[in-house]
Amino acid sequence: MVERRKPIPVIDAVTNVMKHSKLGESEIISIDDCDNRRLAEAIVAKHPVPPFDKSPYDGFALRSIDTKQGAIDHPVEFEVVEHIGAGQIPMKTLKKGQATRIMTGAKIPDGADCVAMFEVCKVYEKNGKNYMSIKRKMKEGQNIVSKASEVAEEEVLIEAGTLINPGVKALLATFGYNNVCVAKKPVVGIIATGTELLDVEDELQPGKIRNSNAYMIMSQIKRAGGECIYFGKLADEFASSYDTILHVLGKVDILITTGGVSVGDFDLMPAIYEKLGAEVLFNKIAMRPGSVTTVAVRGNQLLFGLSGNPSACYVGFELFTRPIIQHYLFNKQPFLKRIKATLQEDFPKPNPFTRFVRSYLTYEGGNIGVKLAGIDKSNVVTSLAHTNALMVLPGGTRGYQRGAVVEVLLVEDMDGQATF
Ligand SMILES: Nc1nc2c(c(=O)[nH]1)N[C@H]1C(S)=C(S)[C@@H](COP(=O)(O)OP(=O)(O)OC[C@H]3O[C@@H](n4cnc5c(N)ncnc54)[C@H](O)[C@@H]3O)O[C@H]1N2
Ligand code: MOO
Ligand SMILES: [Mg+2]
Repeated sequence: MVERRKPIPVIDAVTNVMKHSKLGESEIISIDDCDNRRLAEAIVAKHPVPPFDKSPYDGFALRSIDTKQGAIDHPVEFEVVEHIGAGQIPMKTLKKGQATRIMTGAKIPDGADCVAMFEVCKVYEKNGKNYMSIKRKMKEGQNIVSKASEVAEEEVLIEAGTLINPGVKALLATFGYNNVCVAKKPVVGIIATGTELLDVEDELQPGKIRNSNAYMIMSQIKRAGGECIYFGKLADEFASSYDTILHVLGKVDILITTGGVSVGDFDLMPAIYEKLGAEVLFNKIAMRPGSVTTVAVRGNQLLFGLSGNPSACYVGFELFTRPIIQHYLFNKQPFLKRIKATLQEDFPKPNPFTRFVRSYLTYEGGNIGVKLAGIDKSNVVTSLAHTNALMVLPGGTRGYQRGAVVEVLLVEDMDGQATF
């Protein structure tokens, strides 16, 4: 008699896996190499921004009080006593009736409290000296970017766990982080199992298929922020598979296998887990696809036995492995972001189990819509290429009509959310 497995709810499976999640370590790398890594420590403002009062325009720095009499028919005159560009230090303190010719980004001279743009000033020479005049009143503080107006010293700007995007990188550079403390990537091993598998470069042979799962999963690992090591494919042969898996476990933080987790005669993973002494957390989930997704723990290592069916394999990774990697990388929001979208077509299938439909989002007319990415079958590979979301259709429902509002998980969003 074949083993009967009792399916557990998806949320229980996720909760159970996350009980075994752990934080990774940190490492210091050059700012040049930190794109798309996650910060292991917060970015703190090491100084105020801007660090000095500065001019936002090319113009003249002066004392606003001296423009009190300025009017359209009454220009007020200033002697231009200094000329500074960005990066230069003003040496003169402005006195009554004096101005400094100043460029964008330059430090405001002492005594000045406003900047008049070139466009509102007249410039001329008199007796070999430089002058300017202005036919308007200026206000104190006008056109001055004050020291610390953007950021105060010691302000915490970005939390640990944040993905380093171009803006974060600009902050790192602003505060002199030439070495950046980032989360170390977990090393995730990948093994594809199946006697039917060919390598990518192989010609197709009768009864065989090319191994697509390993390449797909390597890509998913990279998207999730992990480092992958591909250990090749294994024929469905117990002794050699066991030996390889045991050996590989010594080289990785997390191990993913694909295939061989169901109840078939050549599905060897259950027996391999047993011989490894790994505790199987679950091997049947009330979901489609990916119901046979199996997760086992051995010491401090998680072993993800993903289904051989490509769509099931994809979904199993996104729901269970990805949050483990994200948590390892200090992301406080390790789960896929869940939003609502309007179904753009009928989905008449009843759902005895919760269904994660490979979908893609549309953004038309200000509305978020969701369409099927292709054939909704566990053994399908083509729909995955169009997938940017997983539509979540709860178990016990009888199909959905176009126009229904449904929940979707965003697989290409990198912020995530705190709960599943
Ligand atoms: N009697 C039962 N049969 C099956 C059950 C069940 O409950 N009772 N569950 C079905 C479900 S659901 C799934 S999902 C699959 C899971 O199968 P396995 O995880 O054991 O995977 P395999 O048997 O090794 O392969 C399944 C399928 O996937 C293809 N495959 C495998 N590896 C790859 C790869 N690397 N790249 C591309 N395609 C791959 C393989 O050729 C098979 O067609 O079991 C059902 N059966
Ligand atoms: O559990 Mo399977 O992945 O639905 O076809
Ligand atoms: Mg099988």
